[in-house]
Amino acid sequence: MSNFSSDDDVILFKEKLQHSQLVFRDLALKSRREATILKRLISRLIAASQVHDDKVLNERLSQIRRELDSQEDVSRLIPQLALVERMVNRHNQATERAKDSLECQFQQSGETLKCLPGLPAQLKRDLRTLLTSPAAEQKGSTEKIVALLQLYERALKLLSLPSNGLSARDLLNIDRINQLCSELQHLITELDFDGEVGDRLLDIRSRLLLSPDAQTLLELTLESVQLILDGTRNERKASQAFLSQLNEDLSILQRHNGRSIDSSQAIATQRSSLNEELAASVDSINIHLRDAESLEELRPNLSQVAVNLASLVARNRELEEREQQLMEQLQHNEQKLEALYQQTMDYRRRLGDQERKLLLDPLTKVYNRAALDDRLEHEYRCWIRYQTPFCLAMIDIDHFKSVNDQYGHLVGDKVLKVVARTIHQCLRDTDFIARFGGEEFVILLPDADEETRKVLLNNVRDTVSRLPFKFKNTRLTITVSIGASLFKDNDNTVEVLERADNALYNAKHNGRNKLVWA
Ligand SMILES: Nc1nc2c(ncn2[C@@H]2O[C@H](COP(=O)(O)OP(=O)(O)OP(=O)(O)O)[C@@H](O)[C@H]2O)c(=O)[nH]1
Repeated sequence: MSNFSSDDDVILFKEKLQHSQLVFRDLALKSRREATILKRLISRLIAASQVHDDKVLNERLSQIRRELDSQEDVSRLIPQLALVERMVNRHNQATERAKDSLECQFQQSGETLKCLPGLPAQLKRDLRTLLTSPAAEQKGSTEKIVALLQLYERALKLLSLPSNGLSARDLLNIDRINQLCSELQHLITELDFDGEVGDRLLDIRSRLLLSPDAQTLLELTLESVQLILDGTRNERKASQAFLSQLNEDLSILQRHNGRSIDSSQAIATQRSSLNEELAASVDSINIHLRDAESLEELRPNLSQVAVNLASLVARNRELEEREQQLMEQLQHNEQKLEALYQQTMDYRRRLGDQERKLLLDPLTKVYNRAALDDRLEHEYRCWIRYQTPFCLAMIDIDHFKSVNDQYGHLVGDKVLKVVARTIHQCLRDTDFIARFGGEEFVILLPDADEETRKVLLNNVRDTVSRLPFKFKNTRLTITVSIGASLFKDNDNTVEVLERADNALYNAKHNGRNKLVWA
C-alpha cells in the first residue's frame, strides 16, 4: 500500500525529487564539461600528430576531429580511434626505419667530407667529434644533421673562398705538403742505418707524422739527406777500414811467408852442405883407416876429423833451432790466415744481411715496395705463361690516423707490426706480402682458386678484427678494408693495382672492415 497519506510525506518526497534533479543537472553539466575537455584534448592530439606524408592517416584524423565536433557521445568513436591507433603504430615503425637510414646517410656523408683533401686540422677534429664522440650520440638527428651541414658549409667556404688567411690554393698546398710528408716518411722507413744516424732518422719519421708546415718539412728533408749522406759515408768508411785492415794483414802475412820461404831455402842449402861435409868426414875417416899403419899414425888425422864433426854437430843444432823457429812462424801464419778467413766470411755474411735488408721493411719486417716490384713481375710472368688464377689484394688499416692521434705513434707502430705479422700468418707459403705505404699492404696470391682466395681474404679480415689489442686498459678494435682483383685478359700489373685500389676505396666508403672485389 502507498504511504502518500500525509502532506508531510508529499513535501518530503518533493524535496527529495528536487534534490535529485539538481544532482542530475550538476552531473550532466559536469559530464558535458568533461566531454568538451576530452574532445578538445583529442582534437589537439590529432592536430599535433597530423603527419604530412601519410594521406590516409591524415584523412582519418580529420574525420575523427569533425565527428568529435558533431557527436555528443565520444564512446561511439572508439572503433575509429582503435583503427587510427594501429595506423599510428605502423607509421611510427616506418619513422624508426627512416631514422636509421638517415643516421647511416649521416655517417656516410661525414666520412665523405673527411676524405676531402685539404681540410684544415680543426675542421677535421670537429668532424671527428661529431661523428664519433659519445656526446654527439645523444644529440637528436636533426641537430646532428644541422651540425654536419654547417661543417660542409665551412669546408665549402674554405675550399672556394679566401678565408682565415688561407686560400683554396693554400689548402691544396697543405694537402700537397701532407703527401710529401707521407712520401718522405715512407722513404725513411725503407732506410736501415744503425747507431746514431738510425736513431735520428727514426726521430725525423715521428716528427713527419705530426703534419709539419712547409718550412719544417724542408728542414726535415735537408736533415734526412744529411743523415743519409753521413750514414752512407760511415758505412763506406767501415767497409774501407775493413778492407784496408785486410789488405795490411795480408801483406804482413805475405812478407812473413816470403821470409819463411827464404829461411827454409837457406836451411835446406845449409843442411845439404852439412850433409856433404858429413859425408866428406866419413870418407876421410875411411881413407885414414884404410891407409894408416898404426894407431899412432891414425890419431892426429882422427882428432882433426873429430874437430870437424864437433863443428858439424854445433851447426846442425843451430840449424834445428832455426827449423823450429820456422815451424813456429809457419804455424802463426796459418792461424793468422784462418782468422782472416773468418773475418772475410763474417763480412760476407754482413753484406748478405744488408742485401736482404734492402728488400725488407725495417718496421714490420715484411717485404718492402722494391721487393714487391720484383715479385709482382715474376708472378705476372708466371701467370702469362701458365694462366692459373692470380689474385692481388690491397689491405688498408681502418681509421689508423685516429689510432695515432689517440694513443701516439709508438702504439701506431706496434699496431702496424702486429697487423703485418697477422696477415703474414694467414697466407700460404707461396703467397707474398709487402708493405705498400704507410698503413697499406699488398698481397699476391698466385694459383688461388675462387674458394681459396675468398676464404683466405675473409680470414685475414676476420682475424685482424679479432686481435686483442689493449691500450691503457681500453680494448681497441682494429679492422682492415680489402680491395681485391684477379688478373685477366690483357691486364698488366699497373691496371690490376689500380683496380684493387678502386675496390679498396669502395670498401672504405661502404663502411670499412669489408672485402670488395673489382
Ligand atoms: N704510427 C705510424 N703511423 C703512420 C706510419 N705511416 C703512416 N702513418 C699514419 O697513418 C695515417 C693514415 O691516415 P689516413 O690516410 O688519413 O687514413 P686512416 O685514418 O687510416 O683512415 P681510412 O684509411 O680512411 O680508414 C696518417 O696519420 C699517417 O701519419 C707509420 O709508419 N707509423
